[in-house]
Order: sequence, then C-alpha cells, then structure tokens
Amino acid sequence: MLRVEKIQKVFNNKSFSTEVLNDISLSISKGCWLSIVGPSGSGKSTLLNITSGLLKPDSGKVFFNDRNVYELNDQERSNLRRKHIGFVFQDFKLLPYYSVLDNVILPLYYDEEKNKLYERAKELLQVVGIRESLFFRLPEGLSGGEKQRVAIARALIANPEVLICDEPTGNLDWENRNQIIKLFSSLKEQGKTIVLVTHDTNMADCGDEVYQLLNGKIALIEAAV
Ligand SMILES: Nc1ncnc2c1ncn2[C@@H]1O[C@H](COP(=O)(O)OP(=O)(O)OP(=O)(O)O)[C@@H](O)[C@H]1O
Repeated sequence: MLRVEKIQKVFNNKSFSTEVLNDISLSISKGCWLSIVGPSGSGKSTLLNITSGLLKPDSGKVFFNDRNVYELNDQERSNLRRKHIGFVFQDFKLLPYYSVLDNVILPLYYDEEKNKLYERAKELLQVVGIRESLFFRLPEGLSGGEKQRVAIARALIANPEVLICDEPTGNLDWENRNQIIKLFSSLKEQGKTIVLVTHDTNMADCGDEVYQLLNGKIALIEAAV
C-alpha cells in the first residue's frame, strides 16, 4: 500500500550539508503497524514527512497504492494527504485561532456538511479521551497531552487508510499513552495501516515490524512472528 524506494535526502545549509537519508527503501502492507525508532536527529521525522507527501526527497520515489506521490500535482497530493493519510505532527500543528472541534474537522472543512463533521469529531474526541468541556477551547488552553490527542483525532477525521504519527505519545502520561496504544491496536484490527516514530520502545514493540534508522540507513530489528 505504501512503498518508499531508494530515498535520499540531504539538507544543505550555507556552511554545511547534512546527509539524513541514504538509499532508504521500505514496503508497508495494508493493515500493518510499522514502528520506526532511532536516536534524535537520525532522520525519523524527515522520513515520515517524505513518506506522507509533505517533503520531496532529493531522489527516490514514494508510492501510495501504486500512485507515485511526487508525480501528482500539488492539488492531487494535497487531496491524497487530506483524505487518505492521517498525519500526527510531533509539534501537533493545531491552528491557534480555531477551537478544538474546528481543528479536528479542518482536513474536511470544505468537503462535507459541518454538522455531520462535528458529530464525527465529537465521537473521535471521546475515543481519544478529550472531555466535552474542552471542545470549544482554543489550543492555547490545552495541556501538551490534550493537544496531542486532539491532533490524533484530527488525523482520523477523514477515516484515512493510513495513519502516520511522529511521536504520538511523547506528551502523554502512562494512562493516556496506554489508551492511545489500545486505540492504535484497534485501528489496526479495523485494517488501517499505521506508521509511527517513537522513542517508547514498548510502544514500538506493539507494531508488526520495528525498524531502526541510524546513520542514514534503515534496518529491520524486530518482526512479529
Ligand atoms: N529543514 C531542515 N534544514 C536543515 N537541516 C534539517 C532540516 N530538517 C531537519 N534537519 C536536520 O536533519 C536531521 C534529521 O532531522 P529529523 O527531525 O528528521 O530527526 P529525528 O530523528 O526526527 O529527530 P528527533 O528524534 O529529535 O525528533 C537533523 O540533523 C536535523 O537537524
């Protein structure tokens, strides 16, 4: 369902260049949960951004259901991301002047009837453990963990086939982290494909496959039998 082939990425600054990804290939089957671990700065976020169509690699290809993501035009790629790929950013990227509910419906804001979207958003917020009294609050009034869970609800609003998450439990306490792991497990059971980066090795182990990114290379370090 998702395939990255021979990805290279170098960041060039005025005084130096950083080779982050060197000939990375990965194939992710439908319904698979793939975890990526690696030290800080090893390129995990860069790889997720490239995989989800947010950042063009220097070379290499990304396929989503056999469509070459970087051969789509901007509008097509934006539609693919909004409707088929849910993305949870490490820094959440909630819009500051929109309420929790409006942030959650954002990916489909102009596509669907608002009341229906709000109903779905409320259900999702309940699933991720956000209480009703927070629904009309602006993000500045939320804790880090609450923002993270709102970002997860937003990533799910379009019922995407793939959920790509950058440190989805980084700001959560033990109880909420366990709740998110349970949610991801049940999403996987429903057939969703999950790709996540985490420093939480126990969470990584809940996946079918665990890859480690190190020195620009990726290696499979654990696979469910
Ligand atoms: N836009 C950019 N311009 C220049 N260098 C960048 C850019 N984005 C990332 N980098 C560099 O690329 C490397 C990989 O960054 P990336 O954020 O992908 O790592 P990471 O493994 O996700 O790190 P962390 O676990 O700390 O979030 C780092 O050295 C970072 O400084």
